[in-house]
Order: sequence, then C-alpha cells, then structure tokens
Amino acid sequence: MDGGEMNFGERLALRMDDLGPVAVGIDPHAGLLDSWGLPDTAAGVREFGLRTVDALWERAAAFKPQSAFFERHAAAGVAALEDVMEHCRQSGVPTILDVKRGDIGSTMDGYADAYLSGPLRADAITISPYLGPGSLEATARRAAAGGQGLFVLALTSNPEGAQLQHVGGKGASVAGEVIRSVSAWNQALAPGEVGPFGLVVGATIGGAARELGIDLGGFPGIYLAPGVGAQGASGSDVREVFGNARVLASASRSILGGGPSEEGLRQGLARTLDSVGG
Ligand SMILES: O=C(O)c1cc(=O)[nH]c(=O)n1[C@@H]1O[C@H](COP(=O)(O)O)[C@@H](O)[C@H]1O
Repeated sequence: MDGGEMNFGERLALRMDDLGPVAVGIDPHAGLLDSWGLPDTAAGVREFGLRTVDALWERAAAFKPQSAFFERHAAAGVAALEDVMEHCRQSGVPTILDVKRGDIGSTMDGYADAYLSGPLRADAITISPYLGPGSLEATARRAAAGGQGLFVLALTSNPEGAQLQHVGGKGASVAGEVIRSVSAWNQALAPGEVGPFGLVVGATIGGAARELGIDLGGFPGIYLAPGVGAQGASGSDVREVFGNARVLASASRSILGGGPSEEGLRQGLARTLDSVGG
C-alpha cells in the first residue's frame, strides 16, 4: 500500500514509529500568552500557534490545536485558528483539531462541513459520543472517505468523567460500549491492523479500565492519551495503563510552558518524548 492509500490511522502510526508517540497540544491559555509576552487577543493566539508549529514540527507526531482558546476571541479567533491549521498543513504534521463535538446525525453533517472540509479542515477531530455512538456513524464514514480520522471520548483524563463513563460497571460500562462501537467502525470501514478511528483514554485513569473489565490491548486503532504532564501523568503511567497498545500521548501546558524560546519548547517536547519512550 503506498502513502496515498493509507488510512489516517496507518499514516499516524508510521509517523509515531518514526518520530515518537507525542502529540503537541496548541492551547493558548491566557496565562501562557502572558508568559510568552503575547497579548490575549486573536493576534496573540495566532502568533502563539504559528510559533509552536515553527519550533516543533520536526519532532511532533501530531499537533492538537484546542479550538476553545481560539473561539474565545470570536470571529477573529476562528480566523486565527484557520491560519494555524494552514501552517500545520504546510509543515506536513497531521492535525487533530480538538473540538469535542457530538450531536444528532443531521447536525453532525454541519460539524463535518466545518472541521473535515473548508479552511478549518483537520486530519482528525475529537468527538463526544454522548448522543449515542450511532449518531456519529455518518461522520465516521465521511472521515474515512476523506482519508481522515476521529478520536472518540471513552475514558477521559478528568476525574469527573468516571461519574458517567463508568456507569454500568464491570463488563457493561458506558465507556466499554463506546469502545465496542468504535472498534466495530474500524473493522467495518477500514479493516486492518490500525483503523482511522481512535479513542481518547486519559493517561491519568490508573486501573479503571481493568476494573471495568475493558481490555485496552484489543483495540484496532490508536489511543489518544491526554493527561501527560500538567494533569500529573508520567510516561510510566502511560505504560501502566496501555501496556503494548498503540498510544499517542498528548501534552499541552507542560510543553508550551517552555516557550516562547524555540529551544525551551524543544526541550519540553524532548522531555515528554523521553518519558514516554519515544
Ligand atoms: O480530547 C482531549 O484532547 C482531551 C480529553 C481528555 O480526556 N482530557 C483532556 O485534557 N483533553 C484535552 O487535552 C488538553 C490537555 O492539556 P494539558 O493538561 O495542558 O496537557 C486540553 O486541551 C484538554 O481539552
């Protein structure tokens, strides 16, 4: 299979093997803008994103811009995000746009227009399955047809996630149902070792998967694991939670806090790569 025929998961997996398994979150928090000497404006978040890409494109397996920090600057902030997405594309680094959308099927078509095509188009987006994984299937088909992917929230990194995601308990949890659905999409739409549909499972979840009777090793796709760094998870937590599964660790503040110097940002990414064994 040549590069043009590979699905999103296969392409990302190759990049992770090559560069190490770390996604750099582009999260221009107000506090980070301040420490970088940038204004808390649309121009500030644009500059923050462009500089992050310029500093880290050679070692990042993916960039994960957090839409919230751009949207808080309204229309001008969204225009800034368009520029950052274009800069990521020019750098050749795959993008996971973190928008965490999830709605009825007909509305999901609108979100797919917004984030899988047009100026904000990403290689993959984050998706919430709270309206039922079935409501996301048309979006999944569309992503696969465009060579793109989805990351569906399953066991999130925040402590409050357990209140809903663990409901049902061992062998029958909400999270387990999400994982079964996304596995089935991979098998049906892109059979093979690594499918285009991933799962978000926080590196902070400790023994939760085991306690819920979920075997994370059997998933035919890539895990996106936020929670590394600022939320307290380390590389050994990643190994403990995921074993030998294919996992893309994601960190934002712990890398971005090394800026604004390119050297500081690179050191932050290198430390994260070292800790997760990249
Ligand atoms: O989908 C995500 O990326 C995500 C899922 C999750 O379970 N937990 C989580 O923290 N995230 C996102 O990952 C980033 C974490 O940022 P840091 O804590 O600074 O590394 C934020 O943009 C969160 O919105």
